[in-house]
Amino acid sequence: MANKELQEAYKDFSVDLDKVDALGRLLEAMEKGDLTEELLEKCPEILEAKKKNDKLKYRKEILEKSVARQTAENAKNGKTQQPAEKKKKQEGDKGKTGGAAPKQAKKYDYVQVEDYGSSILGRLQDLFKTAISQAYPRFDVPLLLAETPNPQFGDYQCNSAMPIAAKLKSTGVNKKPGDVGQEIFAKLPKSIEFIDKITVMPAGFINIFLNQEYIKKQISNLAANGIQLPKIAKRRVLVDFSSPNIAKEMHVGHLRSTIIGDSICRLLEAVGFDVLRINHIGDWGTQFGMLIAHLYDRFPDFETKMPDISDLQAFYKESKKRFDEDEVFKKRAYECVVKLQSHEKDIVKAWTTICDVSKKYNQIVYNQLDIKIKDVGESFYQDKMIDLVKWIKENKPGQLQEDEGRQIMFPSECEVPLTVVKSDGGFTYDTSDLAALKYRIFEEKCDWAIYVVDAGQSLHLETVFAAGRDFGWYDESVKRIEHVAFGLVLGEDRKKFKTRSGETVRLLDLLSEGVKRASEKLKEKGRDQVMTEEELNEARDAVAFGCVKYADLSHTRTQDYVFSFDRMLDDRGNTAVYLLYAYARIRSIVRTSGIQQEQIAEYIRNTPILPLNHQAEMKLSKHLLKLADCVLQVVDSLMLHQMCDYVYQLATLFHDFYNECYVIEKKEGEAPIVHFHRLALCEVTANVISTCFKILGIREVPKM
Ligand SMILES: NC(=[NH2+])NCCC[C@H](N)C(=O)O
Repeated sequence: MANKELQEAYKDFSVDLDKVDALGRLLEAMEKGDLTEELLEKCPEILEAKKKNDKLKYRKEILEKSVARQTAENAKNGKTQQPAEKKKKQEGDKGKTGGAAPKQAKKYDYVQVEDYGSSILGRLQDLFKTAISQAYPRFDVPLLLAETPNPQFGDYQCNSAMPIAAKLKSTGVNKKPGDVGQEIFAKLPKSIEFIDKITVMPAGFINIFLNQEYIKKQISNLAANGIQLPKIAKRRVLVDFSSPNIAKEMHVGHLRSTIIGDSICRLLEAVGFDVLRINHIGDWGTQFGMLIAHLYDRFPDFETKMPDISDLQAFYKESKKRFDEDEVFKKRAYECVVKLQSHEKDIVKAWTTICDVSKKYNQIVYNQLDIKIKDVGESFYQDKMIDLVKWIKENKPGQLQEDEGRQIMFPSECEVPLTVVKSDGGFTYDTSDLAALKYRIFEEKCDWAIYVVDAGQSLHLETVFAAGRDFGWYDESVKRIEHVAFGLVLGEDRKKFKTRSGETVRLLDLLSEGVKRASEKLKEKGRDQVMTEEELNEARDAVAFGCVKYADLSHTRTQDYVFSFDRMLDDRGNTAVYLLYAYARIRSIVRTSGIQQEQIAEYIRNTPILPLNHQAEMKLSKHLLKLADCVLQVVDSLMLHQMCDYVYQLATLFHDFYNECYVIEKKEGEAPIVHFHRLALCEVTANVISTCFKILGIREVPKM
């Protein structure tokens, strides 16, 4: 052999030898459990598998945490959770109250379902409630019905027999839970179209196995007719959210209120409610005196030229400083308040100018986050507060008490009073909220009012609601007036979210940072190589704003949450980025299949029962049908993380299905086989995700 050939052969041989060596070491390392980066690099398949495994582990962890959280919540309070009682938060001269709050009103069956849509759980609940009340008419026990953790025991499980047996025992009747279970079972209709079989365990568990043909039919129905959400008796709902204060920067607390409130509106609109989106902005109060006086000095030409105040926070601080240090200025500020209250034209113009500057800034944030909201701020209630005080004095004599010149009231069960009139005759935050409540009930005629406000104001709101009940304004069995509380936003140091220098973080800066990071993330993934500039910008914004919203919504609302861009942009976890990718991928499966939409539609029209026979298809299908359950649950609890968990789990189940089942099957030298029913399943999945995105306020993008 020529020398050169020999060298070549040796090279090949030595490469192989290297591989053998690496494999040997790899095997050894695997046995010991210590795989090094260098070894993994030599075996790309293993590296891939390891990456996949890491991702799955990560997802498993998130799902486990979420299950644990859900179980703990359910165990604590049945289905609903009361807002965490937080310490009082004093703010300015607004007199938000402190002390013990009245008992929270008990939630009642407010949501009347007219049509369950695809909800199986809802139907089961109805069936079992009826059966139990027929079998045990004297007992009012809560229905225990849940998904079964182990498929061996069916899909759902009714666990009411045990508490009923215990109740019977306390009345001297000894009956085994198993027998109670049989008696409930006997009262159920003999055949139920969506149930295959029901078994009663000796310990009393009633296991329900769903009929798979029914599920296939339902999925075909969703594919043919689109997603149908449950129908609930129409209500008029007012959602008070966002509600920043003029001249003080809108902060992360208001961001939470904005995101949660908007999503609640979207949800209630989706089930057909009549929703009033109200911004109860803090645009009234004595602080306007100093702001107006300062405006005259700093921007004397404000009447003809919109002042260029880029930093309202600084403007507020400047005027406050002058107010505290300069007696002459202070006097002028007071005069401005008096003139404002008597509607002097120039002063009103100054006030409007300040409000406009502030609203212009807020509007940028709202535009970025796709928020629609109507301003009905505190100033709207000026004359209504005067009327209110008159009304109380005439209709509820004795309710107002004199206290060092102030007029206060103690609603029933409240330890802390509301200040209705200040000693100088002015009104407070309490007064405007009382006037707003009255207006909302009698003028807006709403059936349900939802106040999306931080948990720190729980006491203030509960006291206002208690006053409304004392006044006979509303009956809790007919109207639902509630505080939907949320926790604080924390920085990664777990302290209150602030800039490094300890200032309030400006929302616009925060969102721009999100846009920058989202853009980097997409570049890092090489998306700029495959997308047009327009597509890339669209994806960037969807990621940036979607991730901020989703991070907020996916945390249990009542708890504090840590704001972290790194975490919210992690594409492996329960984040908007992950879901946006999943969504775009599903859409692209159909788009790149080479099959026309019309062909799929025709297939669906002709297939009333999709052949969803693979286990992964069935699992995915069952979860798809649970969208209706999820919506009903969230309408009741207003806990949006439940919907985030739902959609995240849907994306992972889709992932499993896609790994296990070919949608288009390609074999060497043969024409590809198109599994039409799987394409249909992809469509339904994408449509369900899209429905969830709409409710969560996440912009969907077809390409990522
Ligand atoms: N009706 C209400 N009190 N709504 C909430 C208003 C929130 C208030 N402007 C604040 O920033 O603290």
